[in-house]
Amino acid sequence: MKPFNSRAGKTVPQGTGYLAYVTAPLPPNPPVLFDAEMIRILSEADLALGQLSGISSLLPNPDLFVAMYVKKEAVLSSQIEGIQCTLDEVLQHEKDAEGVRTKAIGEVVNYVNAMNYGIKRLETLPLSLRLIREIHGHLLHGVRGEHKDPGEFRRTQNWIGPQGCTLATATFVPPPVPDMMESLANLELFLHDRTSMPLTVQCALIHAQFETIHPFLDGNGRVGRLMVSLLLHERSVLKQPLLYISLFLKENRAEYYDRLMDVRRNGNWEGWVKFFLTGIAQVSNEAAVTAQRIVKFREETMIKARAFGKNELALVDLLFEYPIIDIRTAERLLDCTYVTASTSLQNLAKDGCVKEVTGQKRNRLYKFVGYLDLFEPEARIDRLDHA
Ligand SMILES: Nc1ncnc2c1ncn2[C@@H]1O[C@H](COP(=O)(O)OP(=O)(O)OP(=O)(O)O)[C@@H](O)[C@H]1O
Repeated sequence: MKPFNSRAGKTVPQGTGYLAYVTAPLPPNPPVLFDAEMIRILSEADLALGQLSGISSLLPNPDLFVAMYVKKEAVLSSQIEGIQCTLDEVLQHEKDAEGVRTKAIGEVVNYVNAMNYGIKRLETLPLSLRLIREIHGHLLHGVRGEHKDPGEFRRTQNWIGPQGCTLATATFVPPPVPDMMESLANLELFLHDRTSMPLTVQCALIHAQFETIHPFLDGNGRVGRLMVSLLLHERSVLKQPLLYISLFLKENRAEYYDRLMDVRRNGNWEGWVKFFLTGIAQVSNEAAVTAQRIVKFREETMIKARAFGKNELALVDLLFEYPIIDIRTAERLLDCTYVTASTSLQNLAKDGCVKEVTGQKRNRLYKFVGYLDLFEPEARIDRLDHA
């Protein structure tokens, strides 16, 4: 048995010749050190989260913003794991319920469903092991990993590392099942702790510990990221799941993994917490900027649409809900004739509000380009530079 350091866990040799990791309980002992740098990053993260929370009340449709962000986060989460799927594909899938649902899109849709399920469930159940298992069940339902015990903690040893590696050559071997159950019980107690530390720091510790325990056979990353949003929601810091941590973790994947390993090997919680809080500050700031732009974009688009008439104005409202739309759907939702729906969409297209994307005469499809662009990180950075 080799303790790395008093607040790190230890590796324990297993009968079949490999070393598995056993976690140290949360909160860390000695406690997380709040030096000057930590205090600065913590206050930046808290300030950014507060601004994001405040601005959500100004959004024309916070629910939609949330939906778009959850989708975007889901797409990125899937991309972390190497599944490519764009936001357009997800929206396209939603538009056409009969459409072919590829596996990648299925995973994204499941992620959105799991998030919505979790938020609803928090009305009656605290964030707990039971809720985590339920969310996992939704996440893996009918997609890749569906045979890997959705909704159930693992009953066998797992390991993390490059594809094809074995228990002996793995980068990291999470706790054996009995130790895993003990670590989970401690994690659950810590989830309910409302007094020992700032919530954002608690989120950082919980995410890292959850990834280290790795209690599921698949989907641990996605569940671990969802837990952050759900905890912020449960504690009323951010009522809508507007936080968008996946982008940061994706862009800094090597450092993300290194920091987790540094906690496991050396008990360096401070390095991890600072990294995580930097991410919270960055993604909250970006989301707040996006929210401001949506408010402004909506005002500008309404002015353009009003110049055409009341149908176009109603259509713009609809487009915030259905950013990819065909004429039949517009006809049905606006409760007007096919010709009126078609003319209104063409008018908006003339003004550049929407863009026809098929290039066909029939089954035309219009995209609310200006709005969708606001969710693209590249476009956002570009506009920030020129703002
Ligand atoms: N080399 C590594 N070092 C440290 N942590 C790792 C490493 N590889 C994976 N992890 C952790 O395990 C998670 C992935 O676990 P798993 O494959 O069960 O989850 P997932 O949701 O299917 O994947 P992903 O997080 O990639 O979307 C990562 O998000 C990360 O937290």
